[in-house]
Amino acid sequence: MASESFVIKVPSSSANIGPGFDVIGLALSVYLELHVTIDRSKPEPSKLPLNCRITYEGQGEGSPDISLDPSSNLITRVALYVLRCHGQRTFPAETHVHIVNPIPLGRGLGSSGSAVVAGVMLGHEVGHLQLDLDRLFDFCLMIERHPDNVGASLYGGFVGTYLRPLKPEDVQRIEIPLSEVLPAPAGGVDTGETPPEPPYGIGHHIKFPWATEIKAVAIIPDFQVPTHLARSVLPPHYSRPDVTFNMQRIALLPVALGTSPPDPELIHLAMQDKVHQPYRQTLIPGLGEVVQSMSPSSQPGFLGVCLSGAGPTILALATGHFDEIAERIIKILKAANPKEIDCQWRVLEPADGAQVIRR
Ligand SMILES: Nc1ncnc2c1ncn2[C@@H]1O[C@H](COP(=O)(O)OP(=O)(O)OP(=O)(O)O)[C@@H](O)[C@H]1O
Ligand SMILES: N[C@@H](CCO)C(=O)O
Repeated sequence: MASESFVIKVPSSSANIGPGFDVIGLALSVYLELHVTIDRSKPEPSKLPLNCRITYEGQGEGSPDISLDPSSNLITRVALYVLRCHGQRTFPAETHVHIVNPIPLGRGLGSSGSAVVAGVMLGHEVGHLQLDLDRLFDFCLMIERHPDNVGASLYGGFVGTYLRPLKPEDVQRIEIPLSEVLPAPAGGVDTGETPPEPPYGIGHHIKFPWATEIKAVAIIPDFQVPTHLARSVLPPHYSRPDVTFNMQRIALLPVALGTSPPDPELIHLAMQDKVHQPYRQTLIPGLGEVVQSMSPSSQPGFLGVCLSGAGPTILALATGHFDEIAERIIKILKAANPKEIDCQWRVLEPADGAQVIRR
């Protein structure tokens, strides 16, 4: 086949959905796309570094976060990791990856998870690797080590994810620093070593039903909260009452969000959290006030509200009155923020999982 072209389409995601920290994920209808063309007719060796050329449009365009160097860009580094685990050091022939990314970075809409899933699928497709989705999930988890965002973006829908108990040697493998998993960034030397393959069957998922009346209103502030920072403010240990509080609610959450017609009071209660949101309020001023002040009895259409992933995006679930809900939350966030902030908002739907569309 002289040349190939295909599109990899990966949904964004909102993780946790309140009490489901590192467990629950919801794929959402904003999509990262990779438009890939592979020209196998070009003479060897290619003049392109790693045989790959990146072009990019969308969120973060031109920022240091989004490198056009294939040895530095997160998506192509992940693809090279997958290829090198299968004996292929570079992209197989002149490959052009045009990235179209409407997912805001560092906002809690799973941009990094979508990028990791896209990179794993890119490596899989260009390397003709014939792996199943569950094996691709293992590769995703070697990079993004909490399963909720990547599980939702890979499989789609409203999912519960979990890691199986790993053997000690496998725990060691999954904790290998990213610098030893991903290829050396720009200027680094390709040591020729095969990177550590993921253990088999690290992560698992289960899809939950979703009541179609429920829409997701994402209120997206114009500042970033890096996930690693939002995880660093969490305590190492929790009290039994707080653990029980979250366990009671996470047990209700899938049923509450899958039951039609939705029960507003049940959903509002099921979305409460004591494991991550209380500690992240320092990073997202106004989060506490939003959670405390919004309720089904005080707002028509409103069901429940939570921090989307590690934030700062706020996710409100509702059956209507979306503009009123968004405006109320934006007003609270603006009043609570010492700095002048702006917020966009969008009504999103649950999305199907990652897919490859061959042209
Ligand atoms: N399309 C992309 N291409 C390359 N790098 C990306 C892309 N999307 C995200 N990233 C990398 O991921 C970082 C954002 O990841 P981070 O986990 O902090 O936030 P998030 O994934 O957007 O939100 P959350 O994890 O809370 O849902 C960006 O700063 C960038 O380094
Ligand atoms: N469960 C992760 C999701 C990050 O998007 C966290 O809250 O840190």
